[in-house]
Amino acid sequence: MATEKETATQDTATMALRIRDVNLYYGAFRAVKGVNLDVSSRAVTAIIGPSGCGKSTLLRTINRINDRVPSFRVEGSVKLHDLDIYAPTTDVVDLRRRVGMVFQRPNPFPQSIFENVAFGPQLYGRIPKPQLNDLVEECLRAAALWDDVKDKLHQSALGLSGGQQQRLCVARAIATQPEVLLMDEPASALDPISTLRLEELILDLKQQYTIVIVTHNMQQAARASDYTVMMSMDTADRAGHVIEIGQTKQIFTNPREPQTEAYVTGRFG
Ligand SMILES: Nc1ncnc2c1ncn2[C@@H]1O[C@H](COP(=O)(O)OP(=O)(O)OP(=O)(O)O)[C@@H](O)[C@H]1O
Repeated sequence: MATEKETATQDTATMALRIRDVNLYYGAFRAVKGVNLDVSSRAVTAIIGPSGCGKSTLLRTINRINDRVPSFRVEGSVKLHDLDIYAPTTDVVDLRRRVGMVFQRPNPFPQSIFENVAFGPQLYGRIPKPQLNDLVEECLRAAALWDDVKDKLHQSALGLSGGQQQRLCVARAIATQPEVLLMDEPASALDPISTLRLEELILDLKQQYTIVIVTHNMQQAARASDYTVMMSMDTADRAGHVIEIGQTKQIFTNPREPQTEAYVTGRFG
């Protein structure tokens, strides 16, 4: 379990997310237990660990997307700066504007490239057309997609390649100017070249956004993240928990926990 000592490996002054004593349940099953985790602003934090240890469950807790699962329940505190994410007064629509998400499979809407990016900003308020055009261009440029699509903005997004579709999903996610970007195995459906392009994009985006990424790809975690959170499953109750948190370099070169070392070297998981 993460201790205060472990969370203090990151500079506490610049934390975007503070997760305290969190237990996550599906019905009676506790999928994740006892998580204490601070997530640094404008940095990439990777969550790694064997299948079923609760990485996605923890990630999806941050923007309350698991609210859609009726049996899901949270204990503990999850904060985005001063916002208590699970307070009854928290506006979930506003939370999801502040915490964007990119999923495992590219999932553009079956609409034009332009409409995919313009959708979110239009949902949150009327924007004059020239400003909307500028915003769409800015997001597509930030997602390293503008040059590929500038001449076909009004064609269907479904005509793009998988890698382009995933970059479009990043452009769509940043169009509402979120503070945090959650990525759940965002490269798992992409070829190696598209994967590297997405990783370069992640490194660019961290100048502006706090990024939390779940990945099974150890090289990706090592290349693209600043901090790594190692999760594992308890052998007794099968609940996932955090076993080590640290700077990615430390986790990959000098892990404190034998289980982390076994996992990052491919001997476990
Ligand atoms: N909607 C759900 N209802 C019930 N149980 C669920 C649900 N989603 C996940 N679980 C269970 O919670 C546990 C954690 O699942 P989760 O998907 O978070 O793990 P993970 O580490 O992301 O796995 P993977 O790496 O395979 O994607 C697993 O035992 C899983 O079966």
